[in-house]
Formats: sequence, structure tokens, C-alpha cells
Amino acid sequence: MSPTAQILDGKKTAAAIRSELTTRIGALKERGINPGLGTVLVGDDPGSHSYVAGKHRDCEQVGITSVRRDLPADISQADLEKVIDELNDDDATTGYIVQLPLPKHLDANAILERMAPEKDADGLHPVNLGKLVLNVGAPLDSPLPCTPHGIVELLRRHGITLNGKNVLVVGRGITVGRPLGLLLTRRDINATVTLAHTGTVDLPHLLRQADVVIAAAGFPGMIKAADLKSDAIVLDVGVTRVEDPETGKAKLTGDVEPAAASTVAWLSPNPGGVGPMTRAMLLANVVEAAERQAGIAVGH
Ligand SMILES: Nc1nc(=O)c2c([nH]1)NC[C@@H]1CN(c3ccc(C(=O)N[C@@H](CCC(=O)O)C(=O)O)cc3)C=[N+]21
Repeated sequence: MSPTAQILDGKKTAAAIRSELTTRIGALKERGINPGLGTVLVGDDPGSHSYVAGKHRDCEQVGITSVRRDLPADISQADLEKVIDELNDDDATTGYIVQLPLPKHLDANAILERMAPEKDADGLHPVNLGKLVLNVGAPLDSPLPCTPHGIVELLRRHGITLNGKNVLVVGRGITVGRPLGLLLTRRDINATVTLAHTGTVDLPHLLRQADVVIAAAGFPGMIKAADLKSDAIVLDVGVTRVEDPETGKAKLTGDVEPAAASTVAWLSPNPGGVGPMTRAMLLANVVEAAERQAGIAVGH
């Protein structure tokens, strides 16, 4: 079957956002403010390395200074905390991220909590997640988590509203599913959200009722085309690295069966969908943090 779904084009949308941000970065620089992103990467996972490299390329493109802190896989909690303290105190770093997941011997929650909340470019600090729960602030006073924000922006810029729709989020991870459920149930978005996870008993039953499916579970092919409504809007967020049997090279695969491209109404491709939007929203968080730190109204 040929593809019939309309494409939620994350690559193109992210490029438009980067271009808007370039203007705001120019305005900041005219006032003598240089937004700067720091990245903290622990260990040598190839996937994490490639994501972090992408973030630095994006920064370069829009005129954000970026600094890398690449640390050995066996770094101690105390030494990693020292790096966090340095970044909190470094005026050149207006925002930074700690690439997740961290090696198992490290306490990721303690690291996130040690970050200065106003420098949290990922929106994953407990204070910023708390503001999301309390429904205050973001994006004016606090950053939103990048992937949930990217999903909302991708839909909005394709003219899709969620008011009154049944949205099924698959996955309860801290970077996507959990905060996404909170964001989509805000009054201004007004979706009815079901949050499914590995303990869900009858996923196909939920899929058949869903107007919108956001798959962020990390299991390739777990969302079957046959279970999706023909008018469904489907966002494929999951990223799993698998080896291409033909070339032997690593490639990225989403959670949605590829056949869905010819059975549903809208589909975000993967790659080329939510991934680029996540990166664009990271840049937006860095710019907004610099605007707040300079006392400029966010978005101006
Ligand atoms: N502290 C933290 N913040 C994160 O935002 C974070 C993280 N840890 N850990 C891992 C996940 C994963 N993630 C992706 C970002 C961009 C793409 C992306 O741009 N993907 C491209 C393809 C990139 C490629 O081919 O390598 C695409 O979908 O088109 C994918 C995945 C951010 N994460």
C-alpha cells in the first residue's frame, strides 16, 4: 500500500523554529547577552554520543555557544556533583543538560535535583516538573520538558487541536510519557488522556478508541497498524537502535509498525518527526532561560 497518512514533518517544523530562535538570539546578543548551552555526558554509549553531538551542531547553527563536559563512565557521584556545581556557577552557561540515562551506579535524581532550576534546559528538575504539576509558569517562568513541548508544538503548527480528543500516551517515562500527560490535560490544550504502560492489560482495546496515539514506549513495532483508527493522529516517539541486517549498521526504529503510514490520517515519521522537535525545544529553553536571566519578556 502507498503512504496515505499526512506527515507531521518534524524536520521542517524544527527548522522553522530554529530560524525564529535565531532572531531572538540576535536580539539577546545586541544587549550583550550570549546564550550558552552546557552538556554533561557520562560514559561512551554511542546513542547518547550521537544525540549530544546533534545538540552541539544545532547550537552552532543558531548562534548559541555550547560547551561539552564529557566524563568517564566510572566517575563517582561526588565528582559528578562537582561538575554540576561548576556549571551552576558558570556565567557563560545560561542553561545545561545532563544526558540521560546515567550509568547505574549514579543517582540520577540526586543529580537533577542539584542543578540550578533556572539553568535546567531539559525541564526535568523537580522544581520545574513541580510547576508543570501545579500548572503555573511554563513557558513564561519555567522550562517545559523538551519532548512533550515539541509534540505540542508539532501538532499546533500542523493545525491540529486536541480539545475533546481521546489521547492515548503509551509509556510513563520521566522524559516523555509522564510529563506529557500533565501538559495535554491543561485547560488550554484540554485533551482527555489515557496513560498506558507495561502493566496495561489490553492495549489494542485502548488503541481502537484513540483519536491520537503518542507512542513513547521504546519497543519497536509494538503499535500495530491494524489496531489504529483510520482517522487516527499518530506520533511515534520511541527510539530503539537496531542493527540493519543488510548493512550491519545501527539504525533507529520507532514503536509504530511502518504499515501505519498507509492506514492512519496523520503520522509523525521516525526519524524526522519528534526527534528534531525535541532538539528545537531544547534550543528554545536555552534562549528562554537567557531571556529570563536578562529580565526580557520571554518570546520577545
Ligand atoms: N537529558 C536528556 N535529555 C534528552 O532530551 C534526552 C536524553 N537525556 N536522553 C535520550 C533522549 C533521546 N533524545 C533524542 C533527541 C533527538 C533525537 C533526534 O533528533 N533524532 C533524529 C535522528 C537522529 C539520528 O539519526 O541520530 C530524528 O528523529 O530524526 C532523538 C532522540 C533526547 N533524549
